[in-house]
Amino acid sequence: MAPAAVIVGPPGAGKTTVGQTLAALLDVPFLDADAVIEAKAGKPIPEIFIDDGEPAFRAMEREAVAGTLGSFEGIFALGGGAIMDPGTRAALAPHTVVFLSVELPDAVKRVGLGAGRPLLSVNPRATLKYLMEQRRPLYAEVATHTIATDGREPEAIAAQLAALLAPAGDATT
Ligand SMILES: Nc1ncnc2c1ncn2[C@@H]1O[C@H](COP(=O)(O)OP(=O)(O)O)[C@@H](O)[C@H]1O
Ligand SMILES: O=C(O)C1=C[C@@H](OP(=O)(O)O)[C@@H](O)[C@H](O)C1
Ligand SMILES: [Mg+2]
Repeated sequence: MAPAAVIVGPPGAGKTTVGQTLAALLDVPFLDADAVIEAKAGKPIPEIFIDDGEPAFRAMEREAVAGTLGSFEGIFALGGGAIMDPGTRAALAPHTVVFLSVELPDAVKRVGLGAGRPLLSVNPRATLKYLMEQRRPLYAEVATHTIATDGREPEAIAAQLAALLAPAGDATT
């Protein structure tokens, strides 16, 4: 068993939004690593950061991703920082991994003041710029497909992805 696709990219790339739309188009389940972590911890991501700290969150994230990769068939969206973990990057190697890329101006607009994203709660623009520069090579390293999302609607991105993922010969003429 393996996910139909794993979606990676920085905060604001639209992983959660596009992933949900894509799953609906393909009529498969959708799972978000952040939701898996929240369900296990019994509290929202910001509270995990406050109560337990980022290292504890990253440990939960590593476990949630590893567990889900081996048992879930559907569209699986990761949190933006999941690919920082070398074990997670190695675990992604056999999978179809879509990097939703976004440049800083669109990412900043989409993330706003960082509500619900504890890493961006102070100075979201500068933090996002730093995180994106640091992580971009790692998204590219794990990706089997890269799709630019700037200036595009989530529905159009999901439709492009659905066509990309459809097995050859699936298209009706
Ligand atoms: N292609 C897009 N164009 C405009 N807004 C978008 C797009 N993708 C996502 N958004 C919006 O940006 C915000 C962040 O999207 P989200 O899916 O949570 O991103 P991620 O999971 O990658 O951090 C949401 O408010 C969402 O509605
Ligand atoms: O970039 C990050 O390190 C994080 C991104 C978030 O997910 P999104 O990328 O879906 O916002 C969430 O996992 C957490 O707040 C940490
Ligand atoms: Mg998300």
